[in-house]
Amino acid sequence: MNINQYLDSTYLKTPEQAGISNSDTLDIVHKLAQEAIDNEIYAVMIRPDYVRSVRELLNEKKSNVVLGTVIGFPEGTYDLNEKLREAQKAIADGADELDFVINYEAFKKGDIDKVKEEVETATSIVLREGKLVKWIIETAALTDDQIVGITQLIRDIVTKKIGEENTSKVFVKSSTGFYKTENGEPNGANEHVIKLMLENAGLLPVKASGGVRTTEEAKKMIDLGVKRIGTSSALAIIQGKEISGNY
Ligand SMILES: O=C[C@H](O)COP(=O)(O)O
Repeated sequence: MNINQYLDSTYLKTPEQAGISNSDTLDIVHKLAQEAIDNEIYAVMIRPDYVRSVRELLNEKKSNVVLGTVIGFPEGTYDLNEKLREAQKAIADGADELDFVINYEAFKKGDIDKVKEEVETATSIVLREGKLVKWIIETAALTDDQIVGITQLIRDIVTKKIGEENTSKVFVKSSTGFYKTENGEPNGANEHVIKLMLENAGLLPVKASGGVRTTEEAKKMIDLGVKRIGTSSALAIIQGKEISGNY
């Protein structure tokens, strides 16, 4: 298995979160893109503010590394219009793939219509632009029943409203990697939640993200059946080194 081609190599901290300047952040995302080029990593995943500049770099290098970004990140509670504005700008700036944080708080409150509306509308718009969409469900914020329910909701909207021919272009993704659990428990992809997602996603591909740091963990996710892994430890994973913490 060529593990590199499963990886979305990710850097999603704001300059404030990292305690560094904007230009240092730009250097980090450029370095991430260059590493992806050098190692034939499938995609780089960065914040919307840096898409235009990284697109220019990838074009300059004539690279076909895929460029992804995040929408409504990390809380997912922005209203739909705000998410759409952010998505349209990211597409105009050159993003190939958009990872939306679903409004999982609305789902938990039972405001299912709101969630259905954003999934149907945003997915249709992104697909019409010829791009790929992933819905981050934030598994650590959900019970098992909620993971099943929200995965099935995305599956049903895509298969019944958007069309089965599009199922390969709409992923269900586990985590932002930024959710803080009250007791400090792991907050990302683990075997249990990924299995729940795979069992309920139907034809939709699953992306495991959040806390995947080692080659062994990445291989385990691929063996379970995920089609993509989002990780801020891509280089360590492909080099077989173990590291902890973010990139
Ligand atoms: O979308 C991907 C995640 O932010 C990656 O999380 P991570 O930093 O735990 O690898």
